[in-house]
Amino acid sequence: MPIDNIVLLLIVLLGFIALLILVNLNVHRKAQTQKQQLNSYEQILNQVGAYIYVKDINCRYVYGNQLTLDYFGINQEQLNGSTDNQYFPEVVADILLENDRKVLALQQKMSDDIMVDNNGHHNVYHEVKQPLFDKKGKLIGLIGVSTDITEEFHLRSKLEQLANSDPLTNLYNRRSFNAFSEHEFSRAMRYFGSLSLMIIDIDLFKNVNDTYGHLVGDEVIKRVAAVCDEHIREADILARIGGEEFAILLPDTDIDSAFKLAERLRLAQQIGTHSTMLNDEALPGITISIGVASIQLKDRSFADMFARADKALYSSKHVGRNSVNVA
Ligand SMILES: Nc1nc2c(ncn2[C@@H]2O[C@H](COP(=O)(O)OP(=O)(O)OP(=O)(O)O)[C@@H](O)[C@H]2O)c(=O)[nH]1
Repeated sequence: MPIDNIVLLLIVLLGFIALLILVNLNVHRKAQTQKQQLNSYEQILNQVGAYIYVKDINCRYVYGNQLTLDYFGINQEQLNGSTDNQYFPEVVADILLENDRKVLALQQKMSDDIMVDNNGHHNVYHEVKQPLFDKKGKLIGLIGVSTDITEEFHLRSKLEQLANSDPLTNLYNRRSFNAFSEHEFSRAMRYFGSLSLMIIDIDLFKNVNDTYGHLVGDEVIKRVAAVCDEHIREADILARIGGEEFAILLPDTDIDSAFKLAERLRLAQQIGTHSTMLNDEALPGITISIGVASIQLKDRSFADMFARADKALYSSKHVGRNSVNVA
């Protein structure tokens, strides 16, 4: 072979080798960049203040960010292939599994608040789960994000309680009484059940305030509430619906039984008790007037029943107070 050809062949060969090295270098660099990117994604996921995890289509863990791993007290390898049964009490694990299955079956995002009692700790978590697909659109599992909402949950419950109760007596307020009443009214109408209502008003309460002052007046209101509370059943709903006005909703109670209870309450309120709030000073005696009504087939809403009880209360006041009337 002429020398020129050999040189040419060598040059081509060297060029080819250089090209190979270049391609290889590029592939390596690309892989490195991808790895670096993945690492930084993982770092980001580890810094998010939420539990982030991925499960396969059999609801087994395949990934958990650092917070998840710390919560379970394991490492990534130990997490792989495990299920919630290993980390949560059975009741909680069952709920989590049910939610996983829903997400996979419906291929839809869902969220839920989960209460977890673990080793004496009561926590509430808000979890959002959504199906995970590969590039071809095939379902491969799910991704979940859980956040600890224990504080918000307690705050929300407290606010709800405040919105629904009367601060002086701790009884239900008018708003929640109405909600309960509408519900019980519909139930009684649907099942032809009995339902009664009494409205209670303290007699000449203005005199109590004017004579003894508002503080004593408040104590009297609290005592009336306590006496009522002592006489009712668990299913009955007692509320303070106005300044010196109370209401009791009596499910499954006919008008005769309601009247008898009202009479017992009227007599009980006459017996003076002592308030610990006022260093055992005797509170002034009071009397109450009561209007009683029961559900009737012609009633269109709870308001009709309430109007009858109110009318009966008016009659009780009209006949000289300290009495019970039915309408
Ligand atoms: N201490 C106190 N008084 C209240 C409260 N809410 C309303 N009242 C008072 O309750 C009194 C109600 O008076 P009235 O509506 O005239 O009725 P009454 O004096 O009870 O007379 P009758 O209902 O006709 O027997 C008013 O003086 C109100 O200021 C409260 O939360 N605390």
